[in-house]
Amino acid sequence: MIKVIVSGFNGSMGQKAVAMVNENADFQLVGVFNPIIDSLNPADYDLDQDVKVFNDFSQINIAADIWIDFSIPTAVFENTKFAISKNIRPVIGTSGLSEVQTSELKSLADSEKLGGIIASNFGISAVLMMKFAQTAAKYFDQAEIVETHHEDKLDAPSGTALNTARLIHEAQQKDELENPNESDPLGTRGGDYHGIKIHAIRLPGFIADEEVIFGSDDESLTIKQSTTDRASFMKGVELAVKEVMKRNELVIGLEKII
Ligand SMILES: NC(=O)C1=CN([C@@H]2O[C@H](COP(=O)(O)OP(=O)(O)OC[C@H]3O[C@@H](n4cnc5c(N)ncnc54)[C@H](OP(=O)(O)O)[C@@H]3O)[C@@H](O)[C@H]2O)C=CC1
Ligand SMILES: O=C(O)C1=N[C@H](C(=O)O)C[C@H](O)C1
Repeated sequence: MIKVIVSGFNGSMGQKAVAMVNENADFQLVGVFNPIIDSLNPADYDLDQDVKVFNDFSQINIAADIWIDFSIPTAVFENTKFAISKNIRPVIGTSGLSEVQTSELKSLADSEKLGGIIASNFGISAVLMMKFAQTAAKYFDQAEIVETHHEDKLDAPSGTALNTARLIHEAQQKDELENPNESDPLGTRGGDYHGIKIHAIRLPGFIADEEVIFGSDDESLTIKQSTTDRASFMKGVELAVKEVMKRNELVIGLEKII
């Protein structure tokens, strides 16, 4: 039985993770973490009576194999460091980690030979979109990314958009050219990652969509994925939990294991 702690358990994704763990015969939910909550009715959150509710790292003294984290960008680094320090394998979905923080976490886990994963997106459509974009990037001069999320999202650009831009840049091995004569007093051309423009839209009515648009002389290519239910992310989380139990290093990106 794989023993799991879910961090951020009362959030939109945390509740999906709790349900996924409860429904999987190979997993056991042993604890949940949120530093803000100190008293709750377990039934409101789909928690069995024997699941421990933690609101401080110092209380976490139980044996656990996996730390699933869907919390907030400002907390994920410390949460992941804590899990690694307790030899609990991190499965991290929370966005907002910088490249420096990600490498520090990788070094910490790898030096302990501890399996784990940090994935900007656990959805199969998004992972395939990133893979296809990386392939297309070799054949096109310019790319722009449009990501659309629900209005409660705390960070922009999304972790997925940033990761897509990073993969495109890696494939192209150069900064994309910008028009030096362009004028943009309202900042409508979007954010910039090595010349790849990223446009972030926040609107009710959406969960998470991303579109990568490539252009070259006389042709263009659009790759688009849409998320219609957060349950779709759980296929990737379930797969990742099983996989990191067999690994002894921290994997960056679900694309490395599917
Ligand atoms: N990798 C992937 O596939 C996906 C990643 N995400 C990412 O997951 C994260 C969570 O998203 P979502 O569920 O929509 O957000 P929510 O705001 O719904 O949930 C975040 C939860 O984290 C809790 N929280 C606050 N501080 C801490 C802390 N220090 N430690 C643990 N939990 C804490 C919040 O509690 P309270 O409400 O009490 O403040 C809240 O319940 C985001 O970064 C999002 O980008 C989302 C979807 C897919
Ligand atoms: O906040 C979200 O909802 C999502 N966050 C992740 C990200 O920042 O890319 C993954 C997905 O886009 C949903």
